[in-house]
Amino acid sequence: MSRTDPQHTQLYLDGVCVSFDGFRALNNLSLIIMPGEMRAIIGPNGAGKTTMMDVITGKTRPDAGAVLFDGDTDLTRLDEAGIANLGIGRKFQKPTVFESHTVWDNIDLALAGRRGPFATLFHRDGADDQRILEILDVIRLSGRRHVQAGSLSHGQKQWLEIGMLLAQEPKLLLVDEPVAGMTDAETAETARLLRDIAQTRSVVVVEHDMTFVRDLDVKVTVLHEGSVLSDGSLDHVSADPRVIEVYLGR
Ligand SMILES: Nc1ncnc2c1ncn2[C@@H]1O[C@H](COP(=O)(O)OP(=O)(O)OP(=O)(O)O)[C@@H](O)[C@H]1O
Repeated sequence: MSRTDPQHTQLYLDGVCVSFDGFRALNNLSLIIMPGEMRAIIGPNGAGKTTMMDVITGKTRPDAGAVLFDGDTDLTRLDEAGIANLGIGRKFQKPTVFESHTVWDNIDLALAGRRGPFATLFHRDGADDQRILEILDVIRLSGRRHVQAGSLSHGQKQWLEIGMLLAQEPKLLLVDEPVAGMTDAETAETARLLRDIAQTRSVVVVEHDMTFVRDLDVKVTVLHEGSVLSDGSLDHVSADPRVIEVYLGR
């Protein structure tokens, strides 16, 4: 029986196990994200962070455990496309934007992807332009809308790709190490940007950069050996001797 009622949760993982050739990458992992919550996930290399994202997005099937979205949708029964369509967006570490298209067109193409090819041909209205403007504002690229994506800085490309995911209107956004390779200023701005986004949807951020995690100012979950070692505020987990031993103190 489950320890917590999944009703009203955005994402509900309970007792999730994943093994690769007998090695337990996830070991009885339980985690709950509420609607509109942002959570930071930290932990040493090999802790299972990527595997957790793979389970949520349907790339990896768990051997055991519950993975529920919106309280009652069983994600373990859906494929990756079905899960994306439910409203789960995933930002991988490396930015993938259409470099030879403008910033504006990148967002426009992502919106078109949401509508499907038929709608793209026969439907175009001011609401799309309005949504693109809103997204550009959120991702701090309003002033760069007419430049080619290829000429953006690394950090701006990351923001653009986040904007392309926002065009899909995800209820849950999974973001993998967004600030790796960013300047300090871009890193600080990314924390503000994600906080803005989390006002209207749930966000799960995997990150190693502790300055950035502090700026996010959200609950932190520490993974270790495939399960939750500690969670709470960054100050709380930073003072946890087990966290210091396996991660922060090294
Ligand atoms: N497809 C796979 N086959 C075999 N082992 C795997 C596979 N995927 C992951 N693992 C192993 O599972 C463990 C968890 O890996 P995972 O990538 O989830 O960790 P992580 O917390 O994301 O680490 P990092 O911070 O380095 O990205 C690691 O020991 C990894 O080697």
